[in-house]
Order: sequence, then structure tokens, then C-alpha cells
Amino acid sequence: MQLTLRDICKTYPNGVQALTNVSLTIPVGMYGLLGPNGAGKSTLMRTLATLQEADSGTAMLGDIDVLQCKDDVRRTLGYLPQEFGVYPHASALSLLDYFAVLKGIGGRGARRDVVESLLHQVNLWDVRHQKLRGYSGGMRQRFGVAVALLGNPKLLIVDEPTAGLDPAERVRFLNLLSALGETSVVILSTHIVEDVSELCTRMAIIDRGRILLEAEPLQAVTDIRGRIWRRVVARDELPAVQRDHGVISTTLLGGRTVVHVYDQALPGAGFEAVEPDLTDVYFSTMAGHIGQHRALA
Ligand SMILES: Nc1ncnc2c1ncn2[C@@H]1O[C@H](COP(=O)(O)OP(=O)(O)OP(=O)(O)O)[C@@H](O)[C@H]1O
Repeated sequence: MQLTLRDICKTYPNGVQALTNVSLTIPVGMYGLLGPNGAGKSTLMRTLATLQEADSGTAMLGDIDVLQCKDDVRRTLGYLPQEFGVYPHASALSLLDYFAVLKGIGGRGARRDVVESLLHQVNLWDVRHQKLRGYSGGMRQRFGVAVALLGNPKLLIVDEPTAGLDPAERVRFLNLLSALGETSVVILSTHIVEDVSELCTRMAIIDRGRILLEAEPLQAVTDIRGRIWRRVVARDELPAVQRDHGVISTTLLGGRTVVHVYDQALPGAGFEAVEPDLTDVYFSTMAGHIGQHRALA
């Protein structure tokens, strides 16, 4: 089972080209779709979740035509949207049971087993009788995962799930997701590089509707070894450094400015080699040093 996307295009009525010839092969496991705000991630996620139409292209989940046979996909789809509205006065137990009825999970006993086991899995069992209104952001997200997992989906789509979670909730949430990647295609859309580096065995970087890089995170990091250089610069030096070098990122560390530069060789005095990470892969791609930007230029 894998999800295969070929040449998916989408232009909104206002003329925004949100997806341009998106082609991806997404195997069972955790797949990260990484890109900045407005890149087209939600458009792609909503299209795969059968909530909106593409203009052209194909998407096959095994032998199911995702764009044509929407009912077949919905039977095996779990979707956790960016904004997850909950009914504030319902408890997790009653609302999950309600969604299970909607999903067609029949037989009261069987349904109770499914609901109870999901509440354990997402670690909400102890608070199952509490109203959702009192839940933290992370608890709501985990409730959303429980809803998305009803009916054992073969395709699970999770759109920007960690925004707004505190570090402890984020870790708990990511651990939960990683357990799911063993049997299903799980697509995690995010603008947070760490979500992908910690969790995903494969990834793609998308910007302005185009796939710029498709890679295994570890391999992508290995591939740029020896090409990332770092220098601490004074604020007034920054414009010159940016003019003269392929600066991919500028960060602050203890009040000082640290630039990372992409170059095949030592860019000049004051630079030192750094062991790259996935953030360097991301910014090198966005700056056009690696990936498809180069082919487009
Ligand atoms: N319904 C719509 N009508 C017109 N333009 C839209 C619509 N939805 C999204 N867009 C535009 O399409 C582009 C892609 O948006 P999309 O929401 O898919 O990006 P994203 O990567 O999910 O970004 P974010 O992280 O901000 O949600 C953006 O330029 C956005 O403004």
C-alpha cells in the first residue's frame, strides 16, 4: 500500500496557484510535508482528505482513486485538520462514541470496546468524563487523533498538529503519532522542522505550490555535510556578509547573530564548519542551493 500523487494542480478562483504539478510517492510510515505559511500544504491535505477538488492530476491509495472515488477513500481515511472544533459541553467519552456511530461502527458492545481502547491509546482515559471545554490544547489534539483513528484508517492526514502545544504535550503527541506510522500511510504537514526530523522516515519540502525536495531526512542531512558554515557576526557586518555569501539562515544566540552559509568550500575568514541538521537542509532548499529550485532557476 502506498499513496501515489501525479501532477496535482490547483488554482483558486482568485488566481492563486496553490499547487503546481505535485508528484509524490508516499509509502506506509510517517511522511513529513514541510513548508512555510502559504506553501500549499493545507490545500494538498484537504484535497487528499476529499474536502476539495484538484484541477488536474491523480492520487492513488493502493488501487483506490482518491480524487474520483471519494466514498471509498472516506471509509479508510482519518483526518485531523488544522482547526479542530469541539463541542465544549460534551465529554470525550460521549463525543467519541457519537463520532463512532457516525463512522458506522456498529453494535453497542463492539463500539464501546473501540472507544475505550482509543481513549486509552491517546491517554485520555482518566479524563474521559470531563467536558472538552476544560481540556488543554494538547488534550484536544489527542482527542482529535482518537477521532481520526476511528475505523483503523489506512490513510491518516494530520495538518499542522503541534502549533500551540507546550513542549511536554508536543512530545506526548509526537510519540502517539509515531506509533501509528507502523501500519498506515501517515502524512504530517508542518512548518516545524523538528516535527519532521524527530518523526518522519521520508519527507518533502513544498514552497509556493511546488515540491522542491523529496528525501529521507537522514540522507538529506548527510548529503550537505561539509557545505554548511557558520559565523558569528556583529549586527553592522550582516548586510555585507549577506551580500557576499550564500546565507541560508540568520539566528540569534545569546544576543549575537549567527549566520549559516551554504558553500562547497570555506567561504572566508571567520567561518567554521558545522555539522548540518535538517534545518540546514530546509533553508538550503528554500534558498535554492539544493533541490528543484535549481532546476527551475
Ligand atoms: N479558498 C482559497 N481561496 C483563495 N486562495 C486560497 C484559498 N485557500 C488558500 N489559498 C491560498 O493558496 C495558497 C496556499 O494556501 P494553503 O493554506 O494551502 O497553504 P499552507 O501551506 O497550508 O499555509 P498555512 O501554513 O499558512 O496554512 C496561499 O497563497 C493561500 O493564500
